[in-house]
Amino acid sequence: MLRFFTLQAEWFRHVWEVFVVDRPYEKGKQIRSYEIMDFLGAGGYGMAYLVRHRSSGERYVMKQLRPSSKKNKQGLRAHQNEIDMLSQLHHPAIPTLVEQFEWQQQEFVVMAWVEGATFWEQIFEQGVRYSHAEAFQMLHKLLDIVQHIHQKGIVHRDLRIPNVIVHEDRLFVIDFGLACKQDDSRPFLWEQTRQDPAFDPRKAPFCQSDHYALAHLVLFLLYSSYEPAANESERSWQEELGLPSRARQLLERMLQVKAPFRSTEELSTEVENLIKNHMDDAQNPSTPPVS
Ligand SMILES: Nc1ncnc2c1ncn2[C@@H]1O[C@H](COP(=O)(O)OP(=O)(O)OP(=O)(O)O)[C@@H](O)[C@H]1O
Repeated sequence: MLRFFTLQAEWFRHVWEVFVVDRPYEKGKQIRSYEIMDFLGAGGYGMAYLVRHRSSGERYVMKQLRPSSKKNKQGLRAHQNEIDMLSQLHHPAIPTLVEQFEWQQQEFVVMAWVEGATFWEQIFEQGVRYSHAEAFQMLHKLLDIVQHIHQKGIVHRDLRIPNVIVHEDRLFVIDFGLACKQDDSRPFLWEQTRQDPAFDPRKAPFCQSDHYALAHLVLFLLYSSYEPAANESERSWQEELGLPSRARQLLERMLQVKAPFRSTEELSTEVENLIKNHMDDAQNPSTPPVS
């Protein structure tokens, strides 16, 4: 009985937070020098808005720590983390940090707005399909950005398809809420899921955490053009995708099924070599991207 009431109370608290406490601001709301143009979405701890600077007219993204997360250590840490990481990263493919401030007891951070659509939106909303060669070209472009992040001693830890924006032929990496410094003792996401008891994460180069996530991102791109045959029985991605063996091995190394890459430079060189010598788009004609 007690459990029933506890569950009910939890449920009411959740509904209260989502619909009342964390209700996003309306369009047109003015917050310091910014006017809200659109609500972009809410993540685990934050709410993101497209805003316009009232005097310059410039557009930015303003993220607000969810009011319900203000007393939650993880929420505050993710919000502050994004600010710390963005302040250390200066790259044309990473949003520039503009400012952080508190307004009416709410925490805000303002950053450059990146025009375009995420890989997630492209694949699941616009029906864009990536051929094998295109998927690895995207990986190569992403590695240019990720190399910069790693050279700063930072690991992103959340390189997923909703966190990469595509604009024309350029890619941008967003969402640094889970990022951490190389020497940070927080465990990496893939280490938490790893099953091998002999594996010692403290001895693994920190970059391998992002390589692992990037392999999953590439698999999403590759599966965007995969058509399952009727009555197909369950097969592994290695069997289903029919990649050239060099490409398959590269992904297996990123996923640490085979000896992992020791550095992002090494991985990037291997991807470059793969694109030049082993990827033939004729094997997998691409559906023209829907723009
Ligand atoms: N700098 C940016 N430029 C353009 N769009 C952005 C920018 N930052 C975030 N967005 C968009 O705002 C929305 C919310 O982003 P946000 O990173 O706060 O949350 P999330 O990715 O949904 O969740 P979480 O932070 O829990 O991973 C997403 O649609 C994202 O694409």
